[in-house]
Amino acid sequence: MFSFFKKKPKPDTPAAPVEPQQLAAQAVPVPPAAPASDPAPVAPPVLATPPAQATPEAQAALAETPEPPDTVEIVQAPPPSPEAKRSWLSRLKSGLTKTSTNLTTLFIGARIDDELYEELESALLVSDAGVEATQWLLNALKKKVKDERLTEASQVRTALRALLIELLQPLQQPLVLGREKTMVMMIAGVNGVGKTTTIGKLAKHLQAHQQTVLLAAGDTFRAAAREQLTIWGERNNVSVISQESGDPAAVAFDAVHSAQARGINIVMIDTAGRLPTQLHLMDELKKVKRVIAKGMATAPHEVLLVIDGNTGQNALAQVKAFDDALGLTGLVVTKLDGTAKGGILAAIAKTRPVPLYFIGVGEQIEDLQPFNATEFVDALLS
Ligand SMILES: Nc1nc2c(ncn2[C@@H]2O[C@H](COP(=O)(O)OP(=O)(O)OP(=O)(O)O)[C@@H](O)[C@H]2O)c(=O)[nH]1
Repeated sequence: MFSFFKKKPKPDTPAAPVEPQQLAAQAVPVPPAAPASDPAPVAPPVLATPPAQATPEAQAALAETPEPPDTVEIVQAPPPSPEAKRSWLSRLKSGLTKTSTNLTTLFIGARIDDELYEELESALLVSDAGVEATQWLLNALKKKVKDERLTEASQVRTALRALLIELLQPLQQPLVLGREKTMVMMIAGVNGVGKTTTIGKLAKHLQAHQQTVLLAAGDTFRAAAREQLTIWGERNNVSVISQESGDPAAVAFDAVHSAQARGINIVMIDTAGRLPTQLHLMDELKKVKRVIAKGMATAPHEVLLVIDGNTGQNALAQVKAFDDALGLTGLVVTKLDGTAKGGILAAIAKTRPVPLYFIGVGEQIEDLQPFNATEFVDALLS
């Protein structure tokens, strides 16, 4: 789900004469929001530096009566229509069929014994849930079966559902919009995972939430990637900043400046695909991030990694490597349709729980939706 960052009015204070210098000092922007997990973060007080020409009296007044802190709240975007929701759930369910088949058939007519646990262990490992998450799930499930004296396989399946939701819930975080006048998002990932397509789909979703968008074709290696983004931008009336065989950091810098000058809400910066083992290319990505910060000190506000859901356990290595290099703020997992390796989400949740903002189950715009742990688990075990 998208959420929006809204400033609440400051508490009423007695009206006092306000010096022009004080007005200038109040106009300091509020720092960026706390991580999106915080339901209603409170921004720390803004300590404003008085302008050089302030009188000593005014400076003293400012020091003695600090501004009450601005408070902020996170407001959820309106939910989709029931029809759109139903349609997404059915696409999610059919997209996850290959992963879910192994997990669900083992419960049919089964008895609760070692064989059931062994089959479940294999199914989880085959789905690429990884050893750590699999062991955690099995141990917690055995304990639950014992504690709650479960006797039917269907009850074990319900218990597994609850544990999977518990495991995946920390990944469910909203992408909070409106924290800054211009919010900068950098998008990275290995080749062909769906970065450019995801940017296109996200831009469309964001436009639907009344956000203005600018795209930066930071994939300066692949002309086709630039063209893909440009065509997408033309079709949807979104400007695209691009340079032929230029420096990706320069493209990003230009885009950040241009967006600020034009009052654009969101800038999305595409980057060329690269493997975490290509150290010089990982260094280039770090440079892009540094240069973005030169264009806007608080940016990038989001650093997203796009992962191909078919990659299985290797996706976990990608999350770790890109997180270590860039400090990821969020993930997008694409191509969960047709993969038998959807268990990778459990592995990510157990070992590197970076917020999973969106999942993709197809090539259409509506096939990319916010991640919801309960919906995902229900689709998996249905
Ligand atoms: N089935 C399926 N295909 C997808 C999904 N997301 C993206 N794709 C397809 O994946 C292919 C690669 O997507 P791109 O967006 O070009 O990938 P990229 O990461 O930008 O590629 P590079 O620029 O080469 O690194 C395209 O054919 C997309 O349509 C998804 O969720 N499901």
